[in-house]
Amino acid sequence: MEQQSTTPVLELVDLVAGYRSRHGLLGRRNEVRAVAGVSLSVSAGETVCLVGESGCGKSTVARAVVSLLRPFSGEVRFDGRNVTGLKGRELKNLRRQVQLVFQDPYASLNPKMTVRELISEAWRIHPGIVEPDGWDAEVARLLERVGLNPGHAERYPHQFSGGQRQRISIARALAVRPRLIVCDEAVSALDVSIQAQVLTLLRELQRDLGVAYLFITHDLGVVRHFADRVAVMHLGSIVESGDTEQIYEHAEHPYTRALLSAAPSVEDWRDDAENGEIVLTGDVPSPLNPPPGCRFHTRCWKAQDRCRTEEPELLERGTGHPVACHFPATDPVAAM
Ligand SMILES: Nc1ncnc2c1ncn2[C@@H]1O[C@H](COP(=O)(O)OP(=O)(O)OP(=O)(O)O)[C@@H](O)[C@H]1O
Repeated sequence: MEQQSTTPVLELVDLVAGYRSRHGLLGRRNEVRAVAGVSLSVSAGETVCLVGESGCGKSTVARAVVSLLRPFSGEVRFDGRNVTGLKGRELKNLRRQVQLVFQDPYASLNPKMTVRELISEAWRIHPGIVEPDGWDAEVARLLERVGLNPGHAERYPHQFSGGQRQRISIARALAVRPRLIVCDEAVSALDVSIQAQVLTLLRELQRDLGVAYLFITHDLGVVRHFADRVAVMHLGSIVESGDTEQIYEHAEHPYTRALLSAAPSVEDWRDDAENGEIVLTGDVPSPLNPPPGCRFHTRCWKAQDRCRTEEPELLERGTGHPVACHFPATDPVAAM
């Protein structure tokens, strides 16, 4: 019998990534470490959501995963193989297997191309997937698959609504039959009801095709019924990760609890939070000059001396899932 592979499709191993400037705009070291040592994995057919507020480094992770940005250190592994720094044909092969869907399809879809051209362009770049005489039929099939009228293949992006344009982006990503789709705030610009329709579509596609998703969002409310696992990111690091239920029902990190209490569709947390909604005060620190100790301590209502000096590791602390906090919610000291 054929052995099922347990190697994750995607693994990030202590990934450090960001931006360098030659002109000193990014501070003394001329670099900003937007991602400060992130490890996570996504298995075949799995949905892992990376959640955090704006500026925490989510898009930088996405760019490193699809090789648009070379990490400072650490590894991006695809099917167990380190793919950081691939070039030429190998990079092209990787790009076929890992697709990116952006927040704003209007910006990512060339407005001068018809839907047929937008989708079939992928087969021009990656020959051998669909022969040219089959392109029209395959475009029609893909449009139908994502819930669009196959008769609209000659239309331009501006002739579609926001939700429909996102469906075109998804069809285009699927055209190369990827193993992993990185969705970077892919539903954030859509109305709530349209968001739900696009998430349902992504789920159906996953069930039928076995594609894995790294789903990036600032909104924990969106992913509750969509994610298999959730990783919560704060200022370049993962501060808590676990199965979706563990995160939604037993959040341990104060930052996760604050995100949950602010998520409009996560009613339980607004009701349960000891003092009603948790409102974070203070500015989000800059990754150019992160605070010492726990990077969240400047905004944490539970911070103690240790938090100001000692950076907590992401560890399972009797909490059932890993959390990077010296005083997680189930800790007796924290509960006082
Ligand atoms: N090209 C760049 N040059 C310098 N700094 C950058 C660049 N792009 C992003 N940054 C900085 O890196 C940090 C992380 O940005 P990133 O876009 O990854 O965050 P994010 O969580 O995806 O936020 P958003 O959802 O707002 O895009 C931020 O402090 C940002 O200002």
